[in-house]
Formats: sequence, C-alpha cells, structure tokens
Amino acid sequence: MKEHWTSLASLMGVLAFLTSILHTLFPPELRLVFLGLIRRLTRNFLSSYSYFDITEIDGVSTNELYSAVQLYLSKSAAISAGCGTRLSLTRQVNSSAFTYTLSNNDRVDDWFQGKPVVWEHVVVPRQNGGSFSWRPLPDEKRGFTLRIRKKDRAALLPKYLDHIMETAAEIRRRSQDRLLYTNTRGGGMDPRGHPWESVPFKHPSTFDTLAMDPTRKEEIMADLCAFANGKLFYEKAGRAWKRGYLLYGPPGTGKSSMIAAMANFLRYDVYDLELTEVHTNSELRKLLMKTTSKSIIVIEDIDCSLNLSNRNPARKKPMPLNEPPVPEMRSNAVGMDDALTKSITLSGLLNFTDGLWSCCGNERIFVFTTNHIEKLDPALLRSGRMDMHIFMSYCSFPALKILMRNYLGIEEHEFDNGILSDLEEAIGKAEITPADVSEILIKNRCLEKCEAVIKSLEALKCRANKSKVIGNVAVKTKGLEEGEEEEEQEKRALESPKEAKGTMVGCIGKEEKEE
Ligand SMILES: Nc1ncnc2c1ncn2[C@@H]1O[C@H](COP(=O)(O)OP(=O)(O)OP(=O)(O)O)[C@@H](O)[C@H]1O
Repeated sequence: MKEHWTSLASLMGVLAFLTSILHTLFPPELRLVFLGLIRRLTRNFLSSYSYFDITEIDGVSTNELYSAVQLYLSKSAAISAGCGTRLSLTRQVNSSAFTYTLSNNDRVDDWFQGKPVVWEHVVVPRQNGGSFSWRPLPDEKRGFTLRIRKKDRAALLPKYLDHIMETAAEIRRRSQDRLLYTNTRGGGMDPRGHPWESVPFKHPSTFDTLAMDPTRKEEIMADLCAFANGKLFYEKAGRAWKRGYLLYGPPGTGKSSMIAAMANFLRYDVYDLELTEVHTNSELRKLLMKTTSKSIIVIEDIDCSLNLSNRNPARKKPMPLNEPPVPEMRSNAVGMDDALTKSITLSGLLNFTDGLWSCCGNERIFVFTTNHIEKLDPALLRSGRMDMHIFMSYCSFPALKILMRNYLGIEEHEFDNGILSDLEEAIGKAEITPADVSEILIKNRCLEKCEAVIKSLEALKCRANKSKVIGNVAVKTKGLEEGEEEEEQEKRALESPKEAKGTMVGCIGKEEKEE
C-alpha cells in the first residue's frame, strides 16, 4: 500500500513539472490564439457541409421519406460492411422477411456516385405540451440527419433522394408477400371501392420445377430478365415498358405453372383477369388503370373468354336464319339482351394490351393462354402485343427427367442406362402431358425408388399403347371435314372424356412436330 502512495506522489510531481513547462512555453495569449484557430477551423469544416433533417412525423402526417431512408439504410453498403455500427432488427406487418436498420443516435457513412454522405439517426424524447395534434404522437421524436458536402449538394441531392425512394420501394416489394388479384364478380367494387380482390400469392411453381426443354426455359428466363432490367432501354426506344407472352398448348402442359414460375422468378404480383366478368371496354380500362407496376396480367383461355373473330362489332357476318343474333364479340357471361347493348370488343382488348391506356403504368407483363392458338385473331398475336409465343408441349424426355427429380428425388445419373433408354422410348411414344406424368409419379412416390421408376415406366408404356389405339381412331376421323372432326371429338369427350382428351392432344402434338 505504501508503494502505491509513493508512485502516486511521484506522478503528481511529474504532472506539476509538465504543467509549469507548458505554461512557460504557451503563455495565455498564445493559448487564446490557438483556441481561436481551432474554433475557426471547425466552423469552416462545418460550413462546408449542408445538413438536412428528415423527421418521422411531418406536422401531423407520417413522412414517407423517413421510412424510405430507414429501409434504404438497412441495405446500405456501409451497414452491410459492418463498421461497428449498431443495428436494430424489425419485421413489418404482411412481411415474411426481417429488416435491420440504424439504431438510435448512431451514424453511418454512405457513398453515392463516388461522393460521401453521412446519415445520423437522431432520437430525442418528445417535449410534453408541444403543438396540438388530433392523434397521439410517439414519446420519442425521431429523424434522420443527412450531411452532404455543399459543393455536391446541387448535383447529388435530387438524384440521391430518387435513388433512396426507388431502392426502398424495391426492398418493400421484395420483403412483402406478393398478391394474386382477381376482378370482382359482375364488375363491381369491393368494400374499399377497388375493382380487384386479392389473396397472398403462394404458388410453389418455379423455373426449376417446371418440366420443359431446359434450353427453352433458359431463353424465357433471359427474356424476362432483359425485360425487368430494361427500364432505360424502353425509355430510349420510346416504347411502353411492357411485354406480352402467349402460352399455348394442350390442357395440362403447364401453362398456369409457367405463369406462377414467371411471377416467382420476377417477384411480381399476378392479376388474374376473368374476362367473362367484364362487360364493357370502359370497365376493362378501369381494371387496367387499377393494376400496379411490376405485375403480370393474365387472361387464361382467351379463346373461351371472348369471341374474337372480328375487330369491329358493327361489321357482323350475316347470321344464318336459324341461329340467334349473337353479337360478334361479346363476353360469354353477358346475357343475350345485355350483350346487344354492352360488350367487350376485340379493339377494346387490343387497346388494353397495346393502346394509349396500356401505358398508364410501368413494368407490366401481359400473359394470354389458349389451347387453340389457331382461333385467335392475328391482330392479337402480332409482336408488340404478344412478343413471345411459347408452345407448351407434351412431356418430352428432358421434361420427364425434371418431373422424376421433382417427384421421386431421382437425378439422371442415378438411373440405370437401360431404364433411361426405356423411359425415353416410352415417353416419346406416349405423347402425354406433364400433368398426366405427374399423376403417375405421385401415385408411385411412396414405393422404393427403383420400383417406383419401373412402375411408372410400365404405366407410361401402357399409356403409350393406349394413345396408339386412340391415334388410330383419330386417323379414321381424318376423312371428315374440320368442323365435323371437332364435333366428333366433342361427342367422344361426352362419351369418354379421357380418351377424347388424348385424341385432341395427339392432333395438336402432330401439328407442332410438323412445325
Ligand atoms: N410443364 C410442367 N411442369 C411441371 N408440372 C406440370 C407441368 N405441366 C403440368 N404440370 C402439373 O400438372 C398440373 C396442371 O398443370 P397446369 O394447370 O399448369 O396446366 P395448364 O396447361 O395450365 O392446363 P389448362 O390448360 O387445363 O389450364 C399442375 O399442377 C402441375 O403439377
């Protein structure tokens, strides 16, 4: 203990000695000059910066920019780099993702276009008895302070704020559940006065699980990417930022699955437009105006929803006397009397996809599906409306391998070569849809892997033979006129829906092969 007191006394002695030297070397006059210099330097330093306060509550309303900055900073490069900054973790309502943001009274650096900026999250207790407000205000006053160099301010600030708003919107979109919308029945409005009703979109289909030719799949994904990243290109080219896809092919070949895969790939909302519930062109236009950007607008089975044989409703073909006077282009759901007065026309639909009104939003994809492409008006199919035509075919061998992986968990290299070639031969002959193959695989999924493969192979072969028999029936009907052949198929469909479906599928498949 005594030693400690001795060391403390000698330390005090040294300090006293140093102080007396400092006083001798820096007299009070010199010290004043030095302090003044520091003050001036600090003032100069501070005055070369501009400061902007972005408060959480602007008057009585919530400041949109505050939440945008909060979200933006959660993704800021400086935060991700983790430079000792303290972060808060949050999860928003309707969101399945966690976001982190700057803690109270902490600072973070950011760079934009090579220029530095500094953000500070300022949180102070709110003074009681402040300005009168009709709604209770939070106990704390929160805000961000942005420090930016004065010389960068004019060129940087507007662009930087735009960048923050865009990034925040993207983060919000990515972290929130996407929605599947459908138009309200009878063209009415929901209780909020909105013509679309929505549910969370949870379809599990992805390009990975989609059974189709991998090269074609890659092409479609590349096209979607080019579209989603093409804002500048579309602006420069003077085109509306939208794209149309036509999916055609027999039932059960994955048209709906493809739409879901597209939506999951781009993380877009889906608007499933039920045309039979829309009665007039203006209703159609209103629906379009109420869709949001980054969405896919789908009209399934377009050939069944509308009679699209003529563009102008006034120019009707002469009707046979024994047929009722059905207007040329009417929604199937519209009653006969209604249809005479109000109807959606092909022009209305063309305007919907390609007219002036179609540009009232940005980044939108139109997808039409049909089982009968030949029934569609060429005006609807031309580039600019339907930019990419995608044929969804029977289950090919590469598609079968994808389905095997999906349902049985068997990769290609795990197969015996013999089984593989048997499978290839069987699927080539079977001409069945991926939906049918999926059914076979679902039924076999609980058995031992190898046994399951053999079973499904047998089932496929069985279907192959069956489809040969059906094929013969189809050949026999070939002598009939086109319309008669359709009638024949419909008749068979009523008698034996499964067989008739197989026949129809077979015919379409042959057309595609000739192509
Ligand atoms: N190409 C495919 N890849 C993966 N699964 C598929 C594919 N095609 C069909 N299926 C399976 O079959 C089911 C029906 O397919 P989907 O509804 O996508 O076909 P579709 O062509 O839209 O039929 P429709 O024309 O009758 O509406 C799906 O739930 C899916 O499980």
